[in-house]
Amino acid sequence: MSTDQLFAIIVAGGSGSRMQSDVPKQFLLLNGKPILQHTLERFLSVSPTPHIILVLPARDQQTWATLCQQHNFYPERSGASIQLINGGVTRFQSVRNGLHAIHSPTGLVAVHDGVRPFVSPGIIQESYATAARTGSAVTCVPVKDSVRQVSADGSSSALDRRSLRLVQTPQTFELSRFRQAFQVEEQLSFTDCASVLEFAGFPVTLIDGSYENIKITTPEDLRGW
Ligand SMILES: Nc1ccn([C@@H]2O[C@H](COP(=O)(O)OP(=O)(O)OP(=O)(O)O)[C@@H](O)[C@H]2O)c(=O)n1
Ligand SMILES: C[C@](O)(CO)[C@H](O)COP(=O)(O)O
Repeated sequence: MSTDQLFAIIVAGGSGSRMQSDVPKQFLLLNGKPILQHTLERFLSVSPTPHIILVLPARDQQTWATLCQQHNFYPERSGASIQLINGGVTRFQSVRNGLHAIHSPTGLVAVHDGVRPFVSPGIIQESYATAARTGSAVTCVPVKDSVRQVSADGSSSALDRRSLRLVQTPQTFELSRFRQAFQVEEQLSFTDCASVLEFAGFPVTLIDGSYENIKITTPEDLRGW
């Protein structure tokens, strides 16, 4: 697929409440660089490189511009296409804002959390390749721990972890079905794009992610780096 048909929506519109940091977590430094820069560099290293739609709250865009200056991060100067779009109140709305910036009728769109900086270029490439073949590619890993389901009364029962997967991003879809799915009213059950596509009746293909592809969510996710 040609590069003008490949899109990536990088969502970084959250407030990072679980990180309990004054600085939005996508801007925290990891090995001397903002987490969001690491994430973008992973997507920029893929060939063909997708058009990137970067979703950031309006209030954070000046901070991001300053960080790019401080870290001499100017990928557009080497020909990359990164379009900045305002975030929404929820992740669903941030994704939808990003989608509105894509005008091509056909193509593939990968959605990735700005706070998953360890995604490998191989996974990104595999997600585009699988979505080109099947219409969707949702990255996930098998559950390693034992899992129990807890009831309202406090009792619990074991679940069969062989039937469970932990879902990651990127989640990549054929553009026209993605557009159709995102026309629905937002549901409380939407925690990712796969749940939106499934709600609209589209099948979801799973691909192998990696245990390194963590989402930086709480302070301990950053310890040790
Ligand atoms: N309104 C929102 C909420 C979340 N996100 C993005 O979705 C990804 C996954 O969300 P999460 O880890 O939950 O981020 P936050 O919403 O920032 O964190 P928290 O839930 O702890 O407040 C993040 O890259 C986040 O920036 C977004 O673009 N717009
Ligand atoms: C999309 C996601 O990262 C897949 O694991 C996750 O569902 C985001 O959830 P959050 O509640 O926004 O952390």
